[in-house]
Amino acid sequence: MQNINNSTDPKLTEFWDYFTNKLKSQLTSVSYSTWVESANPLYIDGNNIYISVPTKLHKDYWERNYTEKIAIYSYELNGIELNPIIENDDEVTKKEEPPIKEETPQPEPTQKHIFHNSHLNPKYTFSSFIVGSGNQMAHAAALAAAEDPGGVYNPLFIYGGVGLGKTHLMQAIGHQMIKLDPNAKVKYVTSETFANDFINSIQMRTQDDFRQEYRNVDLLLIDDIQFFAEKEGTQEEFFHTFNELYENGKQIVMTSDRLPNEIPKLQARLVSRFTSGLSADITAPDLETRIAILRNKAKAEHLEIPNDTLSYIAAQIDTNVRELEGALIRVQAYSTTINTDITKSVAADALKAFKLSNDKNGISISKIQTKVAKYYHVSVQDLKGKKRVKTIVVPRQIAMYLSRELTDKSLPQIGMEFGGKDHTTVMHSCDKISALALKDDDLKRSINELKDDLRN
Ligand SMILES: Nc1ncnc2c1ncn2[C@@H]1O[C@H](COP(=O)(O)OP(=O)(O)OP(=O)(O)O)[C@@H](O)[C@H]1O
Repeated sequence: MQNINNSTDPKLTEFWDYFTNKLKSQLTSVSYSTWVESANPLYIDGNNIYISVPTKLHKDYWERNYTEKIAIYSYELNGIELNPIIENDDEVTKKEEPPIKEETPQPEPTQKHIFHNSHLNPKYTFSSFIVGSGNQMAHAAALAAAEDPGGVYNPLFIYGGVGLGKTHLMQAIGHQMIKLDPNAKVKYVTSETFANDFINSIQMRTQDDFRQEYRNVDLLLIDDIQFFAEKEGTQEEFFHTFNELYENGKQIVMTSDRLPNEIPKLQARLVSRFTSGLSADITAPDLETRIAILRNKAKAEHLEIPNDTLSYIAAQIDTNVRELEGALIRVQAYSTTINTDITKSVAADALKAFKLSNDKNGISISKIQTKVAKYYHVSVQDLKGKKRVKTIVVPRQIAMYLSRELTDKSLPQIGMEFGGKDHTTVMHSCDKISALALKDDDLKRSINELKDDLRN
């Protein structure tokens, strides 16, 4: 989707059409839509052309890759070399919502035989990834890394909450790289697989093979690197893998549910290496993005679902994309069972049960946080924060304990809702409160009062 260029300056329109047509013939469609269609020519003043782009990363990319092209093509068109002034939207005026791009699905690359080595999911490509405000920068960074592996965005560190598309985006880099260079060696593993492979190699005395396998690639994708926490030996080995790849100009991409410096017991030298390239976060999608994701998914599954129904489902599920997809599957299954088309009321019926099972007893973590904060006269922000004073620590631990008791959320999910805390912190809090409640009657009474209040 092209940003609307409101300009009435014919010189600007003429140049922009000429320039974008030139680029269209040189770029892949994903690159074109990410870098060019998201840009908006503002005006020409003297020899300067002002262009706005959505994020700082786009600005950086434009300055590095398109400045010269603008000069060349403007000279080619009318003998004047234009000089681009690139501004990202935040600098221009207060930002409109960034455009949501629904990309036309492209045929998958034909070099499928290469995928079995890289373990990439064929569905996780750039063309099936919907770009919205929460992931625009991470998407642009991922594409830039695929186009110029080992370049300025090395290593690339993508972080964010559960089910928001980190794995999808990371694997899209692999697909894109193979598409651009069918001989590229791409390796995708979770950090747990890396750790297991390493341990096995010690046991089987095949460390040379292990090193050969991990250090002889053009792109190494390591998913969920937070699981390196506290694994000393694996961290040591990864440090050497990382260095060798990095020094040879090979691209490294990692994902995590948090920033490197928040991963417990991650060696300082790894933290500094992981942050030496670019870190980009992904946040939960807004309503428009959720609708676009559902629309894309419905299309891929050949489902006929009216727009108002898609909007309804998207409005109901605002946690993460995995749950959103789960909701769509549920609605689809329900409509098949009762043998009717998918309508808003069918979706409402199907999701009622889903939401109930999702929010056991209709109690959500945010409801627990609100009640506990009120009960102990602290703020919800404090419960999610890091302050270590006793008046906040105890209510925080109680809120985590109640989240574990009264919802179906996993320890990592609860940790996320408490400002991205580690699952071991949640576990410790739950253990501590259960033990204390056994001997402290006041605490026991408070917990029961809170439980009653939450259930009513
Ligand atoms: N922007 C998006 N466009 C299309 N599909 C998406 C998008 N974001 C996420 N998805 C889909 O949502 C599902 C979950 O995404 P993914 O597994 O990449 O999340 P994640 O952030 O890696 O989760 P986790 O933290 O659990 O590892 C996948 O099916 C993925 O294709």
